Amino acid sequence: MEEKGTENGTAAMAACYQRFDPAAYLQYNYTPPRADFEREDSIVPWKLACLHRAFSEGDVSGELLVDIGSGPTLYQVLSGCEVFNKVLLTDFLEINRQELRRWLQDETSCSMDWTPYLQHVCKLEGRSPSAWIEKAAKLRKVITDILPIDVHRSHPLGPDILPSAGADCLVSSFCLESVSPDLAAFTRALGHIGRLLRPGGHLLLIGALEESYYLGGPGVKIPVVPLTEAQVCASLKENGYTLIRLEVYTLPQDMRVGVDDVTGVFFVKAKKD
Ligand SMILES: Nc1ncnc2c1ncn2[C@@H]1O[C@@H](CSCCNC[C@@H]2Cc3ccc([N+](=O)[O-])cc3CN2)[C@@H](O)[C@H]1O
Repeated sequence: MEEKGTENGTAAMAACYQRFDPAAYLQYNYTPPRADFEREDSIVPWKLACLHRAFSEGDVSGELLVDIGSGPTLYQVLSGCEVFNKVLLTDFLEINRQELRRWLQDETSCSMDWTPYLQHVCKLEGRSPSAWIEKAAKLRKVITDILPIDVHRSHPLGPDILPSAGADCLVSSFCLESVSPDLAAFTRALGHIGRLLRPGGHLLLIGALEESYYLGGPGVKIPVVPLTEAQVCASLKENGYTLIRLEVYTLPQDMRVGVDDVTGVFFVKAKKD
């Protein structure tokens, strides 16, 4: 059960998200300069490299990968889809789940062309960029569902969704800090999602450092709990994770484009004790 104060805080966050605009959000964060595959120091290639390494270095395996708070994006599972034969995407908003469904059903009406992302990850995998077509087909094959989720509930997906042992791996990108009113709520949410993961399973967590707000659409200012590396590590430890690796990307000036006040991005690979 949430304490009353936190309940009000998370309800206020949920109200903010009613104005979230997936197309604008994708435009702000997943087009150049933040997603420039020609630039070594662009954020998205850095994130894709972290995910590729984490999924392909041999210690991550199993059947089921769950992406927590997918939003309207797919990049976070482009490497994982080669390791797991079942991938679940999740988000709080139907508008985001619809965006993901449109891509899965290969509808031309989706807001984003993921081809450059697919091609880039194929290159990381030592394949020809033209293998993106097979990768897209693989992704459409292994993504078996797109589910509602609320990380502030002790059972974020509700009852009887996952096998009793839990998922083999979780990935979550820019979600927990953006939906939590304070550090305590962030840490609790990390615990809630941890219950979806089997002991010995891996968590790949990407997030913002020292971010206090971001634009979820034109004029849609959404508060974020500012995190330091130390706070992220303490929250992981408090929730029974062993840190394997923490990498930090510091935004160059020209990546600070006015859609948020994020100064850095962290990538965590951790294992549930
Ligand atoms: N209670 C909930 N449980 C689960 N998910 C929930 C809940 N409430 C909302 N959601 C769901 O979570 C949301 C996930 S999108 C959150 C955006 N995070 C901040 C943004 C992202 C970003 C991206 C890229 C870069 N960069 O430097 O390249 C920086 C940044 C920093 N700003 C959204 O999908 C919502 O629908």
